[in-house]
Amino acid sequence: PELATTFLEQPLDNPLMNAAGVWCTLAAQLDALVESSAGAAVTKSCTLSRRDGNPEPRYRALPLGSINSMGLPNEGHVYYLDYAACHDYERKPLFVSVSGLSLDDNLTIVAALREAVLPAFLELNLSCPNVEGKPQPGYDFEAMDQFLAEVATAYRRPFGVKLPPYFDFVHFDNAAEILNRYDNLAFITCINSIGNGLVIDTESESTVIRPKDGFGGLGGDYVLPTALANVNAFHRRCPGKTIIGCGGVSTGEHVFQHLLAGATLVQVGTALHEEGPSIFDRLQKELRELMAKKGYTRIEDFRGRLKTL
Ligand SMILES: CC(C)(C)CCc1c(C(=O)O)[nH]c(=O)[nH]c1=O
Repeated sequence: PELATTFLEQPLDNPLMNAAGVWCTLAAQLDALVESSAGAAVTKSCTLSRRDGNPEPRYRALPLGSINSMGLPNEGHVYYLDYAACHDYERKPLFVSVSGLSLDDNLTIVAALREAVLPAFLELNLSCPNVEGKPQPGYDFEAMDQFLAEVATAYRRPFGVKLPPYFDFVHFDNAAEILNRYDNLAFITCINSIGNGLVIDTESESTVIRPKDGFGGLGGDYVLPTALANVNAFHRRCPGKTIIGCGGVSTGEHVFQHLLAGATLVQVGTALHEEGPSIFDRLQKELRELMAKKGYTRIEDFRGRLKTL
């Protein structure tokens, strides 16, 4: 079976890539992704200036996934623009994730990315911090609309957004209604980690990460059904947009399910953090085996064809 696919008219060897934040903060990590069999790569969400991020421990792997409160540690936007300027786009697409600390910072970074005139794809992280005392833009629809109006106008090129998970049909409807207003908003990545979970270590009777009293974003097995729901919800509501699935992927079967739910590309976070870039070989092998068993020769044979009862 063939895993080749296209994203915004670009050919990819396969639909797999890393999730922003995982194995992509430093050039050496990004190089390892470019060397790996991943079909594409995305950089760690960047801010205007370099950040150390939160005190450790700030990431913990668990039997069923992970919890993190990294605090946006990154090398600052220029580092990733430089990396994007040197990337070989013939080899595989590169996405640049942006998570400025304010709308103004986002506009400055987006303008710099536009000025660089690079074939990189912009993934705007809507879980980025916003005004104190207000929720992340992904959960504040007025702020989200304002961010997108200004970024879409400033960037003027095709871009995408990374969405937090939603759990209410009215939220799916309201978010999709906003996203559908922006013609150059070309793709939607669902989902970011499920926010502010709390993992407790029974033996020590303690939290397992230091920042935020142990509260942090959940990834891994914990989030697969929520990720699939968000992929399918926006696939149904935004027919003109391309969906990237992210969340809970650790096997070829999970990749198959994201594609069935309507994803065009599939990002891997927690499992990549634990297994390393060789995971992309395993996931492709498992996906091919599953497709062969089902008699599919190409991804378009089943992508987006989830049946309901
Ligand atoms: C949570 C924020 C720090 C506001 C954004 C960066 C981010 C982080 C992070 O850097 O802590 N972790 C995630 O799982 N998703 C994210 O989008």
